[in-house]
Amino acid sequence: MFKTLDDLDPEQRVLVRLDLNAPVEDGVAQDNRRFERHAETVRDLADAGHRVALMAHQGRPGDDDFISLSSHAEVLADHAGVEVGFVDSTYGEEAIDAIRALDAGDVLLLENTRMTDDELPEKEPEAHAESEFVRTLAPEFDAYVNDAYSAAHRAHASLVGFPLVLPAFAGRVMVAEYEANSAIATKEFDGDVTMVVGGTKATDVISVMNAIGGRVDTFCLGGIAGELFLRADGYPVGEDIEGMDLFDDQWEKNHETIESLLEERGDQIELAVDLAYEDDNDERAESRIDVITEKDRAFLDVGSETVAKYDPIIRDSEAVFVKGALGLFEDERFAVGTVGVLEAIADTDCFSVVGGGDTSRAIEMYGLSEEDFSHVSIAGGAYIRALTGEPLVAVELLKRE
Ligand SMILES: Nc1ncnc2c1ncn2[C@@H]1O[C@H](COP(=O)(O)OP(=O)(O)O)[C@@H](O)[C@H]1O
Ligand SMILES: O=C(OP(=O)(O)O)[C@H](O)COP(=O)(O)O
Repeated sequence: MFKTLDDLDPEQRVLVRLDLNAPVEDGVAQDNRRFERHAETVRDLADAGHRVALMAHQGRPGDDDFISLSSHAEVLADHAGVEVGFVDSTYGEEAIDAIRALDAGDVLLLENTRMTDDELPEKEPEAHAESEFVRTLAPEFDAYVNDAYSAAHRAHASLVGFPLVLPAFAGRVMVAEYEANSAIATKEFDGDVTMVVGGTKATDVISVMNAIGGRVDTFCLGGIAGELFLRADGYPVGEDIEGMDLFDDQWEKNHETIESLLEERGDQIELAVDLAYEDDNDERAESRIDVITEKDRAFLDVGSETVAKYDPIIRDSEAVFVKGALGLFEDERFAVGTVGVLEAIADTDCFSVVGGGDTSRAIEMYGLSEEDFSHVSIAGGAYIRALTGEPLVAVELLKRE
């Protein structure tokens, strides 16, 4: 399927694309799972004696988090356990000089690819391959490695231009992400497949149900999206109250689709039976949905009875995929749904994939072990595209040989 790092000839000059896009605080990149994961690819290449130049992006021009990658080099070096040099040029003279000065086992991070004019225009790969960026850098290398699965839905020069002009290989992250995230569409499971869907975007849930509804036995819903499904099922929730801007717009745009999904796939869709809110003492309280007569407060999590309803479904599953949180888990009082479901998954030996930048953060926040899941994705937009069977342009180019 892909050529991998294990297929590289010895002592190559390797140009590598990572996704180190990270939260930024006070102008400094904050450590996150992406650094830790990509460190394996970097370490393997350095240990094998290749000369390694890394490309990555941070933010978008005009945004506050559009910064230099100098702080990224330090965080990456800590994780990889090898020195990572940095040059504040992507393909200018300084960059070329630094690349030519690399010895076997050296690692150099080039400046933010999005600081060049050639990176961002969404163009066909063939047009990107003709850009000055690609034409200047490519002759300095023997091979191109793409490890940036989480950016692989973007047709940017560093992702789609180089694989047309250099022998292209998939990095460790690329291989692991591709295999796990495509499993729902490609792998045959002996038993039930369950998908836990929540989060804030009804359209994500709708796309997933439409694309892979035929391969999933049960959808367990929660979050803002779950509340909208409850509203479509006739309960007086899933609507905005004072100061809220989460539901009504999504309802207008999506309620007909949600209603028909409930009609067509009702026996596959499990909805919350209770919801949690903040009471007058700022404590978590719960209410069964069949006694709610009017929405007069924000619901911030599914309730304990819902967790008890979803728990055996998960335990009886052969595979469980998670997309989106069941509640506002960043607040400990409203983490019961998300953490309860994650604990049930961790407790079984089913094949399990947890994705979405926010949801997977709950794993470390609440002391769960990544090792209890088959795969924890570092992708957001690319993960949802994989779940809905949409090809990722930069992944497809790696498959071409
Ligand atoms: N009932 C809720 N009220 C407010 N926020 C919620 C609720 N349920 C889930 N969320 C929020 O949804 C976010 C995750 O949404 P989303 O971006 O769709 O998923 P992901 O980032 O996992 O792909 C979480 O940060 C969580 O706080
Ligand atoms: O962080 C990323 O994607 P994500 O927000 O979907 O996880 C990627 O680095 C892509 O970044 P972009 O959405 O600015 O093109």
